[in-house]
Amino acid sequence: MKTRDRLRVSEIFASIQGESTTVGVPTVFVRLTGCPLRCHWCDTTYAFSGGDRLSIDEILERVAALGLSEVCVTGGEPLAQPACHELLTALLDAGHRVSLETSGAISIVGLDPRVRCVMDLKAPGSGEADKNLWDNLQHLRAHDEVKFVLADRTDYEWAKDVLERHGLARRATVLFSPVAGSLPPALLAEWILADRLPVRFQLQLHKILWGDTRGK
Ligand SMILES: C[S@@+](CC[C@H](N)C(=O)[O-])C[C@H]1O[C@@H](n2cnc3c(N)ncnc32)[C@H](O)[C@@H]1O
Ligand SMILES: Nc1nc2[nH]cc(C(=O)O)c2c(=O)[nH]1
Ligand code: SF4
Ligand SMILES: [Mg+2]
Repeated sequence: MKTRDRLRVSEIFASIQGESTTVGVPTVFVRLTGCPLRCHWCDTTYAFSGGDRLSIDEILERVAALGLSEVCVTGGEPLAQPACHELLTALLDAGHRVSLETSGAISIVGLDPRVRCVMDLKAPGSGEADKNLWDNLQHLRAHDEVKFVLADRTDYEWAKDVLERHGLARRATVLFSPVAGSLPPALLAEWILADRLPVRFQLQLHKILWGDTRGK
């Protein structure tokens, strides 16, 4: 696909997928610049600004050079750049399997149906819970995932309530993850077990492997 649209890109790199249901799979990450949110615990603040303006063809070339079929488009907040939709479709048309990491704050209406959307609903501890766009839940597809990144017990109780009120576990895969360095992972695991929650516990595998190293 030839296009005049350009996107601001922070980095493109190959790593082991550290989050979501494809955890462990060698994946190319396309990290788009910019985010309208400011989660207190965000581990990617360097992607709020800077980066290079690349055409979709240039992004496709850089992704192809890394030689992997799995691609994760993330950020920053990737959907903050409207041309992200065109990028996702171009990656899929090129034969890639594509996931999108997005906050729940921007509409997913119009998202290419082939994209696996990993939607991160923001709990109170992020400081950004008022940005959640609840209408997005109506547009989830069965292959999508909803993630809760939890800082403490208050966040956990909030996520449990959202899970029940919206019947989320019946509609998508639900992931519960601790905020790195804040909520002890084993504590979250015990809470999930005690409540018999139909969710998937996850840890950021890349941080276990490489700590906070950028581009991993
Ligand atoms: C950096 S964000 C980019 C995509 C999008 N803006 C979002 O928030 O989903 C990617 C993922 O990293 C998670 N994340 C960021 N900082 C984290 C931390 N300190 N501990 C655990 N997960 C974190 C986010 O919650 C999100 O699921
Ligand atoms: N290895 C690795 N896996 C990831 N999965 C989601 C990431 C993200 O920042 O969105 C991420 C990341 O930054 N690194
Ligand atoms: S929405 Fe994502 S990129 Fe933006 S501040 Fe929150 S975690 Fe960071
Ligand atoms: Mg990350």
